[in-house]
Amino acid sequence: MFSSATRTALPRTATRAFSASARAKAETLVFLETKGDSLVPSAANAITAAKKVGGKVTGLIIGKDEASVKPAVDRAKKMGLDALLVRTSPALEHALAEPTAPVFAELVKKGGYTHFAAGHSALGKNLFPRVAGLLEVQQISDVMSIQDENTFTRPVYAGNAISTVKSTDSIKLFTVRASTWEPAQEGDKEAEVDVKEAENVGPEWVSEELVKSERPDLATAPTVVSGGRGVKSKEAFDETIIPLADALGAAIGASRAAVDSGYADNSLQVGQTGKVIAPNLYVAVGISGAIQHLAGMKDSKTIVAINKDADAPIFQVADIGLVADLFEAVPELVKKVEEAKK
Ligand SMILES: Cc1cc2nc3c(=O)[nH]c(=O)nc-3n(C[C@H](O)[C@H](O)[C@H](O)COP(=O)(O)OP(=O)(O)OC[C@H]3O[C@@H](n4cnc5c(N)ncnc54)[C@H](O)[C@@H]3O)c2cc1C
Repeated sequence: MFSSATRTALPRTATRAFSASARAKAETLVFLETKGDSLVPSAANAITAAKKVGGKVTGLIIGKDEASVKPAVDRAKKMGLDALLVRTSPALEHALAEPTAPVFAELVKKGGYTHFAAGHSALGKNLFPRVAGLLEVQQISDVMSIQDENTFTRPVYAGNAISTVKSTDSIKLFTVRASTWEPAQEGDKEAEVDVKEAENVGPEWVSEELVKSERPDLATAPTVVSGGRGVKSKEAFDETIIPLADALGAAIGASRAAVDSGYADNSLQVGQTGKVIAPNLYVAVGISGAIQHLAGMKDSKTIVAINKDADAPIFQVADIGLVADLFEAVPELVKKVEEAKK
């Protein structure tokens, strides 16, 4: 259960230190997501948020067996954690929510943790509500700052207001918005690692079909090029957005209209119902700048917009705006970027 108050202004990353007594009580378990055998970049941001709670912080990595997550464990144990749990089972290989949620709920209960954190990724969003259900607590999503061990801030109304949430649950279960937390760095101190076979594993994994990409991860890439409905077709998306992303070494994003029209995969959607990102450079091509899209990218450091309509709302948030036909401007831009690299 929690009570909440809504306000509009908030520092993006909380810096206040909590009292020593608060620090002594809390024990936070933080789920560290992996991809293949490595930590996903946002795991480092989740560690920083977990440390902000105060008290002891224990990392949690899951995998098929110890060998399959060794690089992730070797890295995580140097990231300032007090301890690191590794739980293995063939059924946990893909972190499918159904087998994983009961394992997590049991670990949290048996370990006596007061807080359980994870990144607000597709996996965190799928997994944590189920763990919250099993623990009969209310999840706090997309946490941007932590004021004390019970009080969290999170965006509401598509990021137009910030809600301050005070939880009275015995276990605080929360996911964190990666872009508002600095990533934890590796140091000399190594956390003690406790490797065991997972208990209480639910249904088994059968198979998956994944979109394969060598591109930077959209959620954490420093540069993102996004295409909208103005691109007009999948072929045109592939011929304009992809070359520009290639030239800039960028991740690819898309508006919901572009995703719904089949120009891009839905894993690339940026916005209120897609990914919320804050890259150093966001290039919006043929995107009008609807409020739901802005909710996903307005915190980007530099926003460049290319749109043929000078009144498009995207220009209200853009640092650099180009009123032009994208089919002329983008190929020219690609050429100039390639030339500049020579
Ligand atoms: C509950 C809800 C959730 C939503 N969640 C999201 C979300 O997560 N993400 C999201 O993006 N949207 C979301 N939407 C949809 C959102 O409201 C808009 O419909 C959508 O963002 C519009 O996408 P767009 O800008 O690509 O398309 P449009 O609004 O159609 O804009 C296309 C733009 O392309 C420009 N253009 C056309 N041709 C050219 C050309 N040749 N050269 C240059 N420019 C050109 C036009 O001037 C126009 O500005 C949501 C809506 C709802 C109701």
